Amino acid sequence: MSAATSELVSPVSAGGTPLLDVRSLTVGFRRAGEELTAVRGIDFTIGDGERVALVGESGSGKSVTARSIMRLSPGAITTGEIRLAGEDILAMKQKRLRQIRGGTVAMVMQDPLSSLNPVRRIGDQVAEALRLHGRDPKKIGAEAIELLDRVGIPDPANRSRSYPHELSGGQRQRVVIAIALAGRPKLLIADEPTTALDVRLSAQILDLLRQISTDLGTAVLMITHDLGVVADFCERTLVMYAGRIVENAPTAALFNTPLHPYASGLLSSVPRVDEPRHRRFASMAGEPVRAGQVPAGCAFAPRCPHAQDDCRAVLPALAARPGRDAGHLVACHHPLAAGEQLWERAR
Ligand SMILES: Nc1ncnc2c1ncn2[C@@H]1O[C@H](COP(=O)(O)OP(=O)(O)OP(=O)(O)O)[C@@H](O)[C@H]1O
Repeated sequence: MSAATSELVSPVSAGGTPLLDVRSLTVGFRRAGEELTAVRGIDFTIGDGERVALVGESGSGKSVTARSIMRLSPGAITTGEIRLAGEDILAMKQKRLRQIRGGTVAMVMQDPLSSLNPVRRIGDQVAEALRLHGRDPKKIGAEAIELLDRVGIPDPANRSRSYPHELSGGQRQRVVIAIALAGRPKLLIADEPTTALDVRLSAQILDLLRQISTDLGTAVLMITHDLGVVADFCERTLVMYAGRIVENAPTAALFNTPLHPYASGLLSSVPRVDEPRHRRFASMAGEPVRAGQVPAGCAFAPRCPHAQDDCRAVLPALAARPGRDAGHLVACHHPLAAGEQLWERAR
């Protein structure tokens, strides 16, 4: 994506650059002597305070992308450019990287139990995070309680003495969010933060993240399989397929007029009977591409009802379309016309 394009698709900070600027990011792994490319040259930006969804089938490269922003993919061979608040993440020394992690950018994972230490009181874990971020040691105790209060832990002074197993799943996720906020991050990466929770708790955690994002101006990159979460929470959505971003659009535009056949298929999903508020992504005909076996041209072509010869030969670039919103980018030689229904809606 050109600099001009990236400025069109995301709000920029006062300095004129986006908070996060990812260019030509490619991430590979060596497995059994073979190189497997999980992320294949992606470009995107996130502006200050912007809430962005990253969606796509399992294995499409969402988590690898998110972890790369924190340089947390062990064994990964990463090329391209990741600039966060103007700093080059891939060239960064370990010391600075440790400051950035939890400082400029923090992560909230799906399973709060795996993020918390089971044998330490939650107040101590929040205090430890504050200490790591250089807060005044005399004020840390009070600040930890304030943070627990801010994320909605009731009676935080008493609750701070609890161990993780004494809290409900929703409260544990609130503690994880408190720890993530300790370094006052500009960007919060949330990897399926509500998947392990029931509908009511999931809605509460989403409300909390929205409140944080609004009050503190924190940008959020949210990985999710839940269409309700995307629609409710995210202003912009990035759709990934086989390691590439195939559509990058304001969420409302994506839901109303998806341009990529794959994105359109993803959106043809059903409300789940047991979880009416949740709409999971539908599965489409054909097999997802396996990393390492990506065909030439558009990786979706073998499953795509729109595919023509050029799709199988030439990789489509992610670009705006004439007559469309300049912030609605698609990587497709034959995007859908407005209102075109490609997939039967699942029942
Ligand atoms: N450490 C690793 N070593 C080797 N391959 C990896 C590693 N991490 C991820 N991969 C591979 O990279 C590809 C993308 O994985 P990733 O976890 O990003 O998918 P995802 O879109 O987040 O899927 P899900 O929705 O299931 O979490 C997969 O083929 C996965 O097996």
